[in-house]
Amino acid sequence: MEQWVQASYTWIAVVASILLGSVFTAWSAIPKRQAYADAPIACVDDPKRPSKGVLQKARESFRTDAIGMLQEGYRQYKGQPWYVPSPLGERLMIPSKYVEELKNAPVDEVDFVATFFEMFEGRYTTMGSRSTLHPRVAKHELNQNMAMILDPVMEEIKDAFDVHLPATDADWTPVHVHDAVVNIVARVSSRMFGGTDLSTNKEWVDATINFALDGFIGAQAIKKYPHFVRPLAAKFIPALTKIKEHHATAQRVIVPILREREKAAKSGWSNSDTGKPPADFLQWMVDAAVGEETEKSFIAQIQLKLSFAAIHTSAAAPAQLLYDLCCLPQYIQELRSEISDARNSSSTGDLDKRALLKLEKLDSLMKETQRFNPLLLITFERIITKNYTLSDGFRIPANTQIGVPTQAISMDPEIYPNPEKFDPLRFYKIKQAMEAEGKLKNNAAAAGKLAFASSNHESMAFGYGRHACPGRWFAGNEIKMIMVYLLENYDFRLPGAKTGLENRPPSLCYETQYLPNPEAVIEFRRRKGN
Ligand code: HEM
Repeated sequence: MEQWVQASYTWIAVVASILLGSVFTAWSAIPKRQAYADAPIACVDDPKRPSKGVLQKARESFRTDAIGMLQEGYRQYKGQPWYVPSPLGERLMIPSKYVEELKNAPVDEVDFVATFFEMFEGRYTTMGSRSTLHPRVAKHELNQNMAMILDPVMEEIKDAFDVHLPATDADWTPVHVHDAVVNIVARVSSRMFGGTDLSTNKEWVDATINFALDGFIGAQAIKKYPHFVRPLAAKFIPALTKIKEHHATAQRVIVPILREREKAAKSGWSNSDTGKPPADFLQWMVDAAVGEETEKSFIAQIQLKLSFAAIHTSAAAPAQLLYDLCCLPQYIQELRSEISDARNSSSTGDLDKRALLKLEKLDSLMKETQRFNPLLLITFERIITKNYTLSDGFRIPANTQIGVPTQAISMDPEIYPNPEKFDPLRFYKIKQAMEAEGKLKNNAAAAGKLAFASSNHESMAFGYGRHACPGRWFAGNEIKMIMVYLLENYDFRLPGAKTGLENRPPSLCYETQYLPNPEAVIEFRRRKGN
């Protein structure tokens, strides 16, 4: 009897939560009341006083057509602040003059982490962190040690390709390219994070991949509930339960490595192969940690969170590049020749940091592919936490979400002539022309601005200011090395050997995220003798 009563209670709880869930799903679709700055709202009937129904429709359209709405708003209101409707309420798009002012504002007034918590429902998914340990280490140690980590990264690329892209030279092998690249990048990034201890540990590598996927799925699921129901609803969302398992894996894998390293450090690293501390992110974090950051369990969870920032972001690029190159195969030989010249210029034939810089055509293609397919349509996203007045008197009310319409800017004909034309050598040609005119003499900044990893007003795919992606130079090198390996060792094509950009697998737009097509198949064949 007691058991029966208990079972009934369980069922009542489940049914009640489903009913509450669906009622509140509709309710939570209504954004909170918002205070507005003096700026027009794009994509509605009246930019100052839109009718309720039209505004609500525009907010919903943002889920699947953010790209069109942001381009329309930018075209109409470029150079001034304007709002784009979104399911969370209207987001304020700001012009470059305000970006310059806001980039140095106090972090508690112009909050970067809050946007992340909001986008990925950090309270439930654990995505995002206010710790500055990993950005600090990425900004300093990762960049300072770049030359040293490229050899192990290249070694890992070779091993990872053998496992995840085992094509033969006899037949074309069809591969779901996005999956393969995510797995390869997860291994390669893990090598930089913690050496072969992490990159060869399948449990860890899988946890880093799935942590991000479950975070994304969990965030979308929990967003359907109003705030007060979320703590209860979270218990019934499988993706959120899995996130706990990924954290447990991180603790299980990383804490023992840190203990071993602590012992080794005490003995002056006398038993290690090199007699020195390992040159990897984990060790740099141990060395840079202060106060509570020194806890091993803290470092383990930060390492997992860093994998979220590093893996799916970087994996998007080779997938998008492969889609473009399959459509425009006439560029493949040109890139192979450039790689061969760069190898010849290096004394060892290896592509070290200096030789990678010589791959200017590849860098140009990477930037052009990113211009058309950036991972995020809006960057420099921040939440203004207090009423904020800019130097020209423009007032932004507290709780406003601001951002820069990065993708729309990248299609501005005044910045990028003929912007709709995909030109793989666009940035290479600009650089060549500037060089010929002597404009690059003693002007490293001008050349740097054209590089894939640069962050400036015209190119903000990596954000801007104090929170601009500190991993972007590593990402640039990693993506280049993966592309070099692919170009040297494989032939690739779309099924049926179709070419032309009209056959390109389309990216998927989900609100501000612009993701490489996850279903597309590319056929690979090992090049003879490789
Ligand atoms: C192509 C690959 C990547 C893209 C497109 C990308 C993009 C971004 C963007 C848009 C931001 C926010 C910047 C802002 O709002 O101003 C960011 C922040 C960040 N990224 Fe990346 N990222 C990539 C790869 C990486 C890698 C490989 C790492 C680590 C090794 C990394 C670590 C970080 C960290 C730690 C932050 C937060 C910075 C802070 O809190 O100040 N990212 N990234």
